[in-house]
Amino acid sequence: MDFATFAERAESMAAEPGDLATVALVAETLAAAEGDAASGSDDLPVVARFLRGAVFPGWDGRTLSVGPALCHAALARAAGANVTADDIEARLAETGEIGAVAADLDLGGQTGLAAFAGGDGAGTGDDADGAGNGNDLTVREVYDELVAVAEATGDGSESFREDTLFGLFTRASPVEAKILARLVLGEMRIGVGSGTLRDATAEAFLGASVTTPTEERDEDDRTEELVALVERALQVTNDHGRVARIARDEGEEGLREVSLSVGRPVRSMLAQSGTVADALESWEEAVVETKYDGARVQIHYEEEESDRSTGADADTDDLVSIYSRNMEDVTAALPELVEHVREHASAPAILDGEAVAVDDGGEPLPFQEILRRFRRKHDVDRMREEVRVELRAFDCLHAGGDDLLDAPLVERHDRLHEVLDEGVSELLVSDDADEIEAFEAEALSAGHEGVMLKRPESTYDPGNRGKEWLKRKPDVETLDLIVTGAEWGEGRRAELFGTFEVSVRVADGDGAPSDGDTGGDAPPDSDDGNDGRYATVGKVATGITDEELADLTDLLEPYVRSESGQRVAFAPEAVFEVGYEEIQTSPTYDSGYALRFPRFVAVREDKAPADADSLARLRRLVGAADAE
Ligand SMILES: Nc1ncnc2c1ncn2[C@@H]1O[C@H](COP(=O)(O)OP(=O)(O)OP(=O)(O)O)[C@@H](O)[C@H]1O
Repeated sequence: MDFATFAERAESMAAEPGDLATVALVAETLAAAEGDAASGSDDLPVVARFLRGAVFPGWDGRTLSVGPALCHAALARAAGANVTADDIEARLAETGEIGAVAADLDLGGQTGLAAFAGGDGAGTGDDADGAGNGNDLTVREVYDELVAVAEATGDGSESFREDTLFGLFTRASPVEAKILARLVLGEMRIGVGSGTLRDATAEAFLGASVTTPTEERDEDDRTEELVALVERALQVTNDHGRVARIARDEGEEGLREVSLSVGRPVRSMLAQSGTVADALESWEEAVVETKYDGARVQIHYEEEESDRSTGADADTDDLVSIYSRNMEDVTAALPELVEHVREHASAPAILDGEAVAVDDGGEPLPFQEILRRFRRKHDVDRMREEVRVELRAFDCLHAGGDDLLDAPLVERHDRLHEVLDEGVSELLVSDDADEIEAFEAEALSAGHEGVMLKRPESTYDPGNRGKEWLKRKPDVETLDLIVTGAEWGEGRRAELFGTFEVSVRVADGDGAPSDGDTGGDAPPDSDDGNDGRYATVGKVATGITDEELADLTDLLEPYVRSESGQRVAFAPEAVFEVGYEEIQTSPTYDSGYALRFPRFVAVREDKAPADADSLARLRRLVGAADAE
């Protein structure tokens, strides 16, 4: 598919207010993607991911490593000698949207430069992109170049990335530049959520009638079943591209056979807040577990080939990978968990659990301590001496060749015990509120965060924050919010950011419930792509020491997107946990709400913007407080 065709289609999706009409446009675009799996040049997976604003599947750890500064520099170069990166930033401050800025630049005037910008297609093909330069970009070429950008390492990789983007922008028409800039910065914003893509896949390749109103469908219509089948395959694979391809080439049967694969992370199942009474009323009896105050880890374990053939004991060659709840590979930061699993696991497995920091006596340390270890790339050995980390595994998604997502929780926990003989959570199954409360009191006095209550028969629902798992912790009101802006400090703090503007995520489906959003609090999408919509909810200036301010300034400076006077806007990257006393309605912020007495608690290094709290959640919290 020409990239121009893709970009124009994406534009029409962005302009389409109707959900069903958007599904129809997406379905047409998927069906129009050329190639097939056999020829080795299949556009469909790439088109599917690009529509979600993602270059790689959700499970794939690769990222583009392109921040706003680099993208602006490439755009400025492609726009010619009269435009600087500062000009781009100034325009961005006016329009607030990189796509609009890119579309307004005269990149088509760079015909001469295109010849040495690496364009394979120079002088060939139709001039369908309207850029007037005879250099038609294809979706595949854009993808290949972005893969090269993601994989560049070492000296010179920064300039390689900029040159490659420059080459692409130089060949782009206005609409292509708009979509490309958004894609590169992860801000697609064309209204195609995970649910839209799922529905369109079912419509395009399985004959589902999503875009036909329910009352007009045949009696034996199977749309819901087909959509659920695609949803399940998405949960298992975490890859919209692969699922679209299987749906097209292998149909329903192929989708049914999709299975987990050790080494490819799956989205974590999440919990809602709830009480013991909620749990017992709904399920009669509950599984109760300690809520460990650490960082979520998903561990993939595979015995080394030679062990399998010789029956030798697990040894240091066994493959262990550890992923964060954002599916980032954090294996190198947690060597003692790797050693633990090598020593104690007895069959290939995918385990879910918490990495906790403990003192010398094995007692839990505060959450902040694990953050000093998690995702760390340098000084791992030194830090290992300072902060000890242990595994508390609480679930098992795959064991010894069996996928367990559809098995009941208690059975999965039994399998967990079978594959791992140490470091497994203790379960209490009880229908007695007093017994559960005694368990909770003990967990709290041992320094844990609270308890988890789970439905004993619950299946594992990746990425879902459903009602099957409830978290119960003492009433500390905090929200995880995206840092979208700041103001420089004054006087002694003039070189540091002083006040931080924080925002909630406007989930796909906020205000558009048909887009896969059942409860208003849409699960994070099955891809890395984020529509980039955020709404401010307050400013945080208290709770931060001078030392922390310096660290926060270092952390956030790379994300500066534009500056105007004292004010700075950030690319949505960092997540703060923010404490508050109350949520009020307020015209001051985009969300329509403001936090009373907001205070900084911690940087949530383990969370991405897609994991931050959503506007729908804020509304629910306000609703719940009003109802009290
Ligand atoms: N026994 C347990 N079972 C499931 N999750 C547990 C358990 N112990 C600790 N956890 C942690 O609790 C989290 C569940 O709460 P939730 O799904 O709301 O995630 P969260 O947003 O990180 O919540 P929080 O900030 O309260 O930890 C899990 O992601 C996991 O990291």
